[in-house]
Amino acid sequence: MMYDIELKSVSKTYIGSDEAAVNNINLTVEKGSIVTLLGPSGSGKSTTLRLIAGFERANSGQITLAGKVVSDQSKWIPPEKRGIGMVFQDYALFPHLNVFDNIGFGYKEKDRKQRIMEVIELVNLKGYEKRYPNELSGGQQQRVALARALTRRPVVVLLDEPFSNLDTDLKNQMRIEVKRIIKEAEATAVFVSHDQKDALSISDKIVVMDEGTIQQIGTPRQIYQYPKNRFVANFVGQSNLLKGRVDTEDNTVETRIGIINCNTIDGGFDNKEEVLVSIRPDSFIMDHKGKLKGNIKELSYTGEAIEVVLEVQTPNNKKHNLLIRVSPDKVIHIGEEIKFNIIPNFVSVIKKE
Ligand SMILES: Nc1ncnc2c1ncn2[C@@H]1O[C@H](COP(=O)(O)OP(=O)(O)OP(=O)(O)O)[C@@H](O)[C@H]1O
Repeated sequence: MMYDIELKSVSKTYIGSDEAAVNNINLTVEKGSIVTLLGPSGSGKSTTLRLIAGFERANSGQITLAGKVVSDQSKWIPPEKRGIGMVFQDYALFPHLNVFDNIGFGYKEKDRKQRIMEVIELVNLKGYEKRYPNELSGGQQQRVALARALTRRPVVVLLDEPFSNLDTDLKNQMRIEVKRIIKEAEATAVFVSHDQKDALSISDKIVVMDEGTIQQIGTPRQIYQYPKNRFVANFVGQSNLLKGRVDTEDNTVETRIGIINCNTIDGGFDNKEEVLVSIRPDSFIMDHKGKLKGNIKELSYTGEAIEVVLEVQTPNNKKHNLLIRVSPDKVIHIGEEIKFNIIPNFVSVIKKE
């Protein structure tokens, strides 16, 4: 496997701080792939990006870019010699330079004009060469920032919250566009984001971080369908968490609302161990012959779905609320009783701690 980025046991504690901003992380990024560091504020995403870029130095561990060690105990390559392109949250364009000169800033190779025109075409800004940043929309400014990062054919492009200044419509459009541009440029990219929608839609792999550590690495589908712990289940999307006892032979978990079927249960659980089962709201299906039933307590129509809070009666006469998502064509009312089944697609068994 070819990696463009490798972090081995990398830690960073800022001077004056007692806690590590990044604590012993291991990460590999395959050549040509897009990876997003996703996590809440303060989880260490930007620090990780800054360590890769060389704006900060790790206290321990090793960082390799395109097979070359750029940082360890004895070696240090400065940011400008690492072959990286950077896109900042506010794009950091030079207001007194036009699009052409912003993109070509600092690029003095022989093919200057040709290369700048190439990336201008790649980001779809032909005809805008002479405009100044204040004559551009937010999306166009972002294209300029991305073009500038790509001009030198960097090994790795690093993007720090690139969508956070865009409104929703533009954001949806730019996610697709930025992904196309990066793939077409055959670049390896690392995004930082706290927005799960950005991460799910743009990434080949997502790295979920919390408190300076990596909680889970996986494809968007793996992260959403099979969160590995409570943090990932709650931070990426929503989840119903139920305590239960696992049966590793039947692939089921016995919970207070009944026996839940799971697709497969990974090793690492003892039979009859107490666990948590995470059920995404998308894993419920209304069915008049369904084994489970509940009363609709709340409804919220989002256009794409109806989000329902369902009060389920447990076998020992207790009540348990579930969040479920129902197809928007269903006509349902508060107070109504519905029957349903749980499809095992979005059911994940996780450790209880
Ligand atoms: N220059 C600094 N000096 C001291 N502490 C810092 C510095 N930068 C970050 N930290 C601390 O390191 C931890 C990780 O911060 P970091 O900026 O990497 O998180 P983040 O996940 O990118 O957060 P955000 O989404 O808010 O940008 C936080 O506790 C933060 O307060």
